[in-house]
Amino acid sequence: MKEEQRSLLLSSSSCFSPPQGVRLSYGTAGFRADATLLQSTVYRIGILAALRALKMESSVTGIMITASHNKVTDNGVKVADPSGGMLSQDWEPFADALANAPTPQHLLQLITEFVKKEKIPLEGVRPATVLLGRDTRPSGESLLEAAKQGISSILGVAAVDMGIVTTPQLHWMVLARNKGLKAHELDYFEQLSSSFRCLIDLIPSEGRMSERDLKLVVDGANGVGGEKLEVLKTMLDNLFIEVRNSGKDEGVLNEGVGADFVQKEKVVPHGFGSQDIGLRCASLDGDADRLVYFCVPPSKGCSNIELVDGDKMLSLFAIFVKEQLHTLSKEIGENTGSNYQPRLGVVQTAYANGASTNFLKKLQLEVIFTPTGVKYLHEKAAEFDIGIYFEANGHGTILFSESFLCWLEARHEELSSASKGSEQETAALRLLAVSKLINQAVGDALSGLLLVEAILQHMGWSIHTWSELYQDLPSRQLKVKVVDRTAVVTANAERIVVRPPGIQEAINTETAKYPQGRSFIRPSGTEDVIRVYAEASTQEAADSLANSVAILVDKFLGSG
Ligand SMILES: CC(=O)N[C@H]1[C@@H](OP(=O)(O)O)O[C@H](CO)[C@@H](O)[C@@H]1O
Ligand SMILES: [Mg+2]
Repeated sequence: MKEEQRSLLLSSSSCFSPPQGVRLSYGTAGFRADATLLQSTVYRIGILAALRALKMESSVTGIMITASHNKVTDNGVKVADPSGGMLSQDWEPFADALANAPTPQHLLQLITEFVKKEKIPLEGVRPATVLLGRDTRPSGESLLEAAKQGISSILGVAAVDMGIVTTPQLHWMVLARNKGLKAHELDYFEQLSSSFRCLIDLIPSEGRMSERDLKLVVDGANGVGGEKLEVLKTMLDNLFIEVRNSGKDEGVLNEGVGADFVQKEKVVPHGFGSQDIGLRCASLDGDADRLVYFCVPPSKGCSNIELVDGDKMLSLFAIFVKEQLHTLSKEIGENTGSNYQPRLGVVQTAYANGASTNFLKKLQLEVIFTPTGVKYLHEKAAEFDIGIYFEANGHGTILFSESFLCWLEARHEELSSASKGSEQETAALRLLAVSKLINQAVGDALSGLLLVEAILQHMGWSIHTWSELYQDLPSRQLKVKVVDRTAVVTANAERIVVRPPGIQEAINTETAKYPQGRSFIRPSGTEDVIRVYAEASTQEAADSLANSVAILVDKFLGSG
């Protein structure tokens, strides 16, 4: 490393001391903490994102400053890889080491060794760019400045501020830039609205819905997603969106609102109630990468909801995609079509409701399980021609492989010259539109919402018809604070515990007492707790199983 680069790093890092007595970890979805602790971490992640951009041939990476559904005083930082996905997992230990380096000298040494090991071309050999985005948190502005300082302390790397954006917009922009495509916010909105229009135009005319059914009320979590949806909705025909909790009024980010609140508490978010009985409603999280739907049923008292979660979105998408693939494979007259059988797979975690897994298996879909965290689900989904993944909490997307899209484009060309307007050609067009509508970089509440809306209109389904695809098993989630959560080691996509010894057997004994019982525990990657999940045939049984397992956690691990 040249002297100029060394002294630049030493001088800039001396302005950012790490917080005393705190150990930071990259975790399930980047660093998250009280915003006041993060200046030095974000500065250092600026360095990391710059190095990552230099290392890769597609030389644009991204940094998103957000703490998603956490409280407004928290903040966080995550890196978008050149693929638009999450930071490659083999760089996470470097991120941890950087964040915790005690002095500028330690930091410089770490960087020098890493650059050598990874053979990163420094000194402006290759141009590189880091795109920066932040959510609406007040602490975002100064943290963004810290990230810029980190990026500009690596010679030859430029920082480009994309302003206040959703997490998925930032990831989308990174991917688009690396593909040489237009990557501004307006391009994102245009791609979403035009592919939505395309799907609507392809709906058979008998399936059209009434005006009332085209209304959707969205809870924006008082965050960035609400703001963006206000813009996007003006570009849409055939869908009437009312945004509440858009962040313009009094409400506080994520406080009694948002997808995480709605999914965990199963009650209406602030601003919703009896006036919404019978309407289709949806909720975004604080950085708009999660989405859940719900409706307010007439009978149960107006704070209760009927929740339509990530598992049901996965099921809806799977049904639609499968139907299009089926149509596409049908023979046309003399034309025997193509022998190519694309592989469609779905990816879930242990939190997926057992009823959803059964439903998907009945559809004869290949269902794969991974540990919690979209980085794991995304990786698995990318192994299919079409891979659909969702966490139960509403984070997911559909990935189309490059080779499948090439085949589909070619097949569409063929069909449009041989049998234009045939159901096969229409199915190919629909799949192409879905691949443009649904974010190929990460789970995206806004693009997911438009796909749900397009499919419901296509099927002519109400939210109830959708919700009744299967009946969720009652479930309960609890958190237990323990002395050391790393003492819990899991296996088999977190569905069993291998350490401490004996606890899995004890969980099995409890679970066996309940019809359709299932329970597991795992250490959270974003909070200092052990999470307990239980499901069973009734709510009382699920609650009781979760409580018994929480007591076991306490017994085996000691309360913290
Ligand atoms: C049960 C649950 O909802 N876990 C969430 C939560 O992770 P934990 O590792 O469980 O804290 O935050 C992650 C990041 O947003 C998200 O991917 C995940 O699904
Ligand atoms: Mg989020």
